[in-house]
Amino acid sequence: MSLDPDPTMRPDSLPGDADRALRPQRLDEFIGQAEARANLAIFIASARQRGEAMDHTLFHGPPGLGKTTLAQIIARELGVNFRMTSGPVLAKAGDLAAILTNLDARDVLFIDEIHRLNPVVEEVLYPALEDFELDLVIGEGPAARTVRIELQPFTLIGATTRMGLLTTPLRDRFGIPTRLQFYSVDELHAIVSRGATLLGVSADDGGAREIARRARGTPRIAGRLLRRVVDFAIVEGDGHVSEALANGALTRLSVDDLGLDGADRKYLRIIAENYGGGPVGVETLSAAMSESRDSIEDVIEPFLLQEGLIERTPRGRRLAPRAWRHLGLDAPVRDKDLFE
Ligand SMILES: Nc1ncnc2c1ncn2[C@@H]1O[C@H](COP(=O)(O)OP(=O)(O)OP(=O)(O)O)[C@@H](O)[C@H]1O
Repeated sequence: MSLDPDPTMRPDSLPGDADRALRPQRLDEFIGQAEARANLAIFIASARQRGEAMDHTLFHGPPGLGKTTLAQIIARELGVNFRMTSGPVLAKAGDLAAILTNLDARDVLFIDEIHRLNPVVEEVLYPALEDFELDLVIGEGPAARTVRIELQPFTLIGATTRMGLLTTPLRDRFGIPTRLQFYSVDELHAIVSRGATLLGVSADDGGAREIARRARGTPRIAGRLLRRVVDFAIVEGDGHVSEALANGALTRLSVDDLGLDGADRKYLRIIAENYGGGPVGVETLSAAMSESRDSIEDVIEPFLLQEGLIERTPRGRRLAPRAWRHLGLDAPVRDKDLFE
């Protein structure tokens, strides 16, 4: 087993990472998630006052809502190092051991996609989380022996889009489980306005609100749409993001009035046109759309559910009346509905 550091570590952001410029750096710059933010401020202050590692924290919720950003902010507010890796990258127990033994006291270790940890690695993580100890088996066969390694106390921050896939023992070891919610239009409006200022772009209130309204409740999407709208403003306008310019650019980017993109509409249309509105199972949808089941469940469905466009039933997904109206189609009259 090798304890060489870092084959599995990712830098906390990639060089030239376009997201980087827009990432809030401190808790009080972070917009939205008011409840989570208020609680985290207390836990951070308490850990600082006690001079101890903050309790292990789990962020769950759809992609792009700020899990990585919050983890980085926590490390910065605690005044400790931030180390980042992800579940699928940690193939062997030794990979995790290499990272854990290189942490300084009270450091933050961030594991993205923690639901995809190899079970063998997960077993090694339990005592590390509970007692800051590692039990490692060295060698094979009769010569194998277990060594116990003491670790510095640290904070694990796990992130997952799929809480349901976490094993109970792992979930139970997080003292601070935190669910991130979709953002309101007002919150996204503030995020887009801040982003425009950071990018040195002039955007009026109506332009910023138009982008916010069509960002699927998600800051990452708001940032991406802002950059694309700015491209249109520079090339086809005078560089200024007005409501009319944003509206025209977003329509050309195939982002509709509710913020749905081509993949969302394809999903709704397949249920409407191929399956009479459902119910239809997710595996069938995945085959029909040529999309992985994970991306349907993690990326497409959460927002459609929250917007009341689809319903999940034990027999599969069904279109809600709002989706039929949005598609401009008549909902079929079902036998069941006639008798209700
Ligand atoms: N509250 C916020 N205010 C401003 N920008 C935000 C906020 N939350 C997230 N962002 C921006 O959204 C982008 C995505 O955030 P982040 O990478 O933290 O999401 P994530 O939940 O970790 O996503 P994933 O689960 O896909 O890794 C970043 O560019 C970040 O700057």
